[in-house]
Amino acid sequence: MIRTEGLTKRFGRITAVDGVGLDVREGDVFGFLGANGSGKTTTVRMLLGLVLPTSGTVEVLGEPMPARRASVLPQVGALVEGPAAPPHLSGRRHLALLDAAGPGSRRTGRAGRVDDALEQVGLGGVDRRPVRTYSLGMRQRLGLAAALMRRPRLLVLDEPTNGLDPAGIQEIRRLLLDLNAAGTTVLVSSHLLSEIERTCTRVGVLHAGRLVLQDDLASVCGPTGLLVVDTPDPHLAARLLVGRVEAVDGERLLVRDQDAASVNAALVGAGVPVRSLHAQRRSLEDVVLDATSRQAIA
Ligand SMILES: Nc1ncnc2c1ncn2[C@@H]1O[C@H](COP(=O)(O)OP(=O)(O)OP(=O)(O)O)[C@@H](O)[C@H]1O
Repeated sequence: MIRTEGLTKRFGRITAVDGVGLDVREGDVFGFLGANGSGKTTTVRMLLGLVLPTSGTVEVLGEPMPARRASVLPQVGALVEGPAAPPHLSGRRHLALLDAAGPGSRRTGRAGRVDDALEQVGLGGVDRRPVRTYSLGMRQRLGLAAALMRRPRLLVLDEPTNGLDPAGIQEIRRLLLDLNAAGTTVLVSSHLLSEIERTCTRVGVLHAGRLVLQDDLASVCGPTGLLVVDTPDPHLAARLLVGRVEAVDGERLLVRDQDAASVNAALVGAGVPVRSLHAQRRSLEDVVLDATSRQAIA
């Protein structure tokens, strides 16, 4: 759905994006991670043809960008920092005007499209108020509603949870997962690791303009080969598992073994109560820290 090769953007002496090779596949919820200033927004703007690359190529929905902007953009819903909705208009009016201005615009069904989009982002009840009375979170949702108006095949969202409270973040997360389940591919940029970890199927990590990691979340956050055992009798457990215990932290043991069933049977058989036992997985935070301290990949 999105492919870039050697994508580079320089602003004078600053290299904001440096040789990036993104590969977002159909059906992905692709998390585009990076610290502030790492180049996420500049990359997203190049994907949408809003900024011209210094070098490299961009393909969106199989078409070269920005050359095929006119046919590609109507199939893409985008939320990037940029001109906000006019403050004196209501959210509903703003969306209706956007719908009317879009390519191939039809009056038929417009009110329904606007209603659906407002409802989807949880703005159904407040849409007649002028945008100047909206909170930052409501403006963010309105931007998202605008991105959803054309029922896009691909959603490109730059920091969509900025300014949202925890309940708002959860709503957006559910909405993205629902849209994805219904067939929409999503690229979402964020500096929030926990958000990406909960929502995404694949991740790309930018560090100082370079893509230092791009992989399936399930494979990068795979098992470490250790089991985490929670027991009220860690000392007896440690004696029984001698030679395999990596660490004891209070009532939790880290055990070098991959066979949870046999470890459980050994402990319970010797009279050690086991509260829980699971395979330890790498956290996305560990993965990102690791990747940013290594060489860039593409
Ligand atoms: N128009 C511009 N002119 C000059 N420098 C720019 C311009 N746009 C971005 N930059 C620089 O490029 C680098 C990457 O910025 P970018 O906004 O793409 O990062 P980001 O990862 O989206 O950060 P944030 O999360 O803070 O938006 C930064 O050093 C920024 O100062």
